[in-house]
Amino acid sequence: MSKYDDLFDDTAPTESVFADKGALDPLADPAEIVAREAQERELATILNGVHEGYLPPTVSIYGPPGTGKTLTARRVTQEFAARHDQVAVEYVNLKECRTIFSAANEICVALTGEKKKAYVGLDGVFEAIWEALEAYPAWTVVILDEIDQLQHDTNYDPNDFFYRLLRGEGKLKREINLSLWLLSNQLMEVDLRLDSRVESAMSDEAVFFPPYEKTALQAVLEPRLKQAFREGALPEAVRTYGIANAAMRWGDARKALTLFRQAGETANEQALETVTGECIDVNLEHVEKAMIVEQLSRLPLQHILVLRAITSWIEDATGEISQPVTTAQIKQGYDQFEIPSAARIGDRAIRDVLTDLETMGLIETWIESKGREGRVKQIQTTFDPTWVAEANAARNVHNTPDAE
Ligand SMILES: Nc1ncnc2c1ncn2[C@@H]1O[C@H](COP(=O)(O)OP(=O)(O)OP(=O)(O)O)[C@@H](O)[C@H]1O
Repeated sequence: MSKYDDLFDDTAPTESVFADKGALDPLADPAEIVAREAQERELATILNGVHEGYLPPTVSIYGPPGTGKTLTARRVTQEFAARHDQVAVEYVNLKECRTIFSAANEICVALTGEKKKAYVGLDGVFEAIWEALEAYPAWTVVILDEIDQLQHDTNYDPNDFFYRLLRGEGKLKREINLSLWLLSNQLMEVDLRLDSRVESAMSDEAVFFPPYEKTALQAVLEPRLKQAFREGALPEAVRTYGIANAAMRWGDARKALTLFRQAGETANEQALETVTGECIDVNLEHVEKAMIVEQLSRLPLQHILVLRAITSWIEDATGEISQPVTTAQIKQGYDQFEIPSAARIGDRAIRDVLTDLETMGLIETWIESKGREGRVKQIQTTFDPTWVAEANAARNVHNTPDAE
């Protein structure tokens, strides 16, 4: 027997609690969308505008992560397009786009299947977009997922990008009807800092996806849990306990699915016949950590540098990271990094990054009265500060330069 026979025997599932673990994959599309009737209705009403010759130029779709925005927007538009020849839909994820050029290029890829080279410039990319759209039906919905990524372009000027998409010459000349559905995973409608000439070309149509409360999360998860676990392997009390916790902490279907997958894996590792409340407990923290580290590792460089500056103060007595910190301490921490001076950002940009991080829910801030020093802003991470270093390490391994 080779060592691999032993290895594979050792790691083969014997008494697994799972029947079909794949059912817990958050990337797998569920057969049915549940608990989002109100949002499905709002989106369907918007789409039905084509019968009256109108689709809003923009629709803002927002809400925290894992609340079904992508799934619902895609499914409803696809189902509508399948029933109406005059409507087409394309989906574009801007997750990896660090510049306006690469965002336009992603749209180009969705429409033409080809990426444009950098030398053609934004003009060349838009020309290709209009040319492609000419062959599309009368109405095209383009879903732009993770639109908030555009804010992270250091030379941020999305005005030109949106102006072209909404009012672009090529578009007007060819009489192309485009409806941009802008998806962002923030609690508030994303502020793209657009100027008034672009703002006026956008519509104020907005659909909000709130975090799932317990009953909604239960409706989303139950069919998946039933399929995923062997009969009796996930007792009802444990299932309810896990769902209640996931709803209270996150309201996020993706995290909840991951929680149950990991809880099942813990049960298998411990050779348990059923998933227990303890399996849920140990994984609540794991899931939280994995998700935050993943989110941090995808942040732009300056955001991670500012987070490193926030967490660079160490308590003498314990050797632990000392929080909260002040803006002055963050600046001091930031100044100690060995980065080329051209890549450094100033006080004002650091403050902007702090506002961004607060909007993303990664830090919290408050004002404290400090006697003679007056009122001083206090800042701390909303998660275990040691995760920043881990995310930074992961970032250095995974980060590849933006392909343009
Ligand atoms: N209402 C729902 N019905 C069935 N499954 C759902 C529902 N909501 C979420 N899910 C499951 O959770 C996964 C994550 O949802 P989705 O990607 O739509 O969230 P999102 O709000 O777009 O998140 P993000 O903002 O992070 O992109 C889906 O692929 C699906 O498996």
